[in-house]
Amino acid sequence: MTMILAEALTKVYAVAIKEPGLKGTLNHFLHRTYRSIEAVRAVSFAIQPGEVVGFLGPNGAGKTTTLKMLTGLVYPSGGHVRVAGYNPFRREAGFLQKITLVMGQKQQLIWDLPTLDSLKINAAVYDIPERIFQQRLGELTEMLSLGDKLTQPVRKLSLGERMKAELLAALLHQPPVLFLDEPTLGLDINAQISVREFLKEYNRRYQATILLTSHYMADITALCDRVLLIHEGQLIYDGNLERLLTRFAPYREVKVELATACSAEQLLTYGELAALEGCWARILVQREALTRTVARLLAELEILDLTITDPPIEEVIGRVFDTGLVV
Ligand SMILES: Nc1ncnc2c1ncn2[C@@H]1O[C@H](COP(=O)(O)OP(=O)(O)OP(=O)(O)O)[C@@H](O)[C@H]1O
Repeated sequence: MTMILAEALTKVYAVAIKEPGLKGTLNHFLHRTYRSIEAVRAVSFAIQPGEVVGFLGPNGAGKTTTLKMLTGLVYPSGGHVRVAGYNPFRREAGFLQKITLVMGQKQQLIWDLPTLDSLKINAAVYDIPERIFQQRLGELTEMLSLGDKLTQPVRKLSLGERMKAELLAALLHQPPVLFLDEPTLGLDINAQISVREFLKEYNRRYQATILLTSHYMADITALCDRVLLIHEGQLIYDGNLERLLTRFAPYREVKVELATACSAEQLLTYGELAALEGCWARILVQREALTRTVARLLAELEILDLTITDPPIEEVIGRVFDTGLVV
C-alpha cells in the first residue's frame, strides 16, 4: 500500500487586499477585495512504506502548505490525498494515530511543565496503556539520550534538548508516518547530528515513512535517497538525489594555491572561476575535462596546493531552483 499519495494537489489562498490609510481601512470593511495566491499547483507523488523523502524548495515554494494538506490541517482547493489509507480531512481518530507532524518553529510541549507531564497528557490523548507508555518512554528516552532531562521544566532545556523532547512527545503513539518540517532548525551542529542519527535509527527500527523538509542539506544527504523539489508551487523533480547532482553538477571544483597571484583572465582559460582571493582560486571544471585541465594547471602554473571536490550540494540545488527547470 502506498503510504503517502498526492494527486494533482492544489491550494489557492484568497488573501484580502487592504489599501493604506483610513479610506483603505473603511473600504476593507465595506467591500473587501481578494487576490489569489497559488501556493501549490497540481502536485503529485507517491511515497512507499519505510521511505525517507526530502522535500526541498526555496522560501515560499509551498512545502508547509503541502504538509498541512497531507496532515488535514488545510483543505485543498483541488486534487486528492491519501495517507496511510485515510483521507486526512476527515481527521478520524485512526488517522491521527498513524501520523505525526513536527514543526521546528512550533512547540507542543508546555513551557513551564516538565516534559514528563506533557508526555502523560499525550499518552491520555492517544489512549496509550500505562505499560506500553512506560516501555516506549524508556526506549525513546534512550534513543534520544534524554536521560534525566524529562523531569526538568521545558523552559530549562537547551534548544537541542527541547527539540529531542518534542520528537519524543510526537512519537509516543508510535506513528508509522512522520511529517517533519525543519526539525533541526536553529540547532547547533552536534544537536543537528543527534536528531539526524535518531531519525535514521527510528526509521530503521520501525520502518517509519518520513517526509522531511530542511534547509540543511546535511540532513537530506544523511537521511534521504529520494528528494522532491518544489518551486513556485510546482513539483520540478521527484527522484534520486545522486542522479540530480550528476545531472546538475556536471563539473568538479578544483581549489588551487598558487605561488604567485594570477589574473582572473588567465585562470578563466581553465574553467569557470568561482572565487579568487589572493593566491587562492576555486575553478569549476567540466568532469570530462578534469584530467586534462589539472595536467595543464600543474604544467603551466606554479602550484603549491591542489584539491578536487564535488561542489557543495546547496550550490547545485540553488542552480536547479534558479533555472526553475522541470525535470
Ligand atoms: N494562510 C495563508 N494565507 C495566504 N497565503 C499563504 C498562507 N500560508 C502560506 N501562504 C503563501 O503561500 C505560499 C507558500 O507558502 P509555504 O509556507 O507553503 O511555503 P514554504 O515552502 O513552506 O516556505 P518556507 O520555506 O519559507 O517555510 C507563500 O507565497 C505564502 O506567502
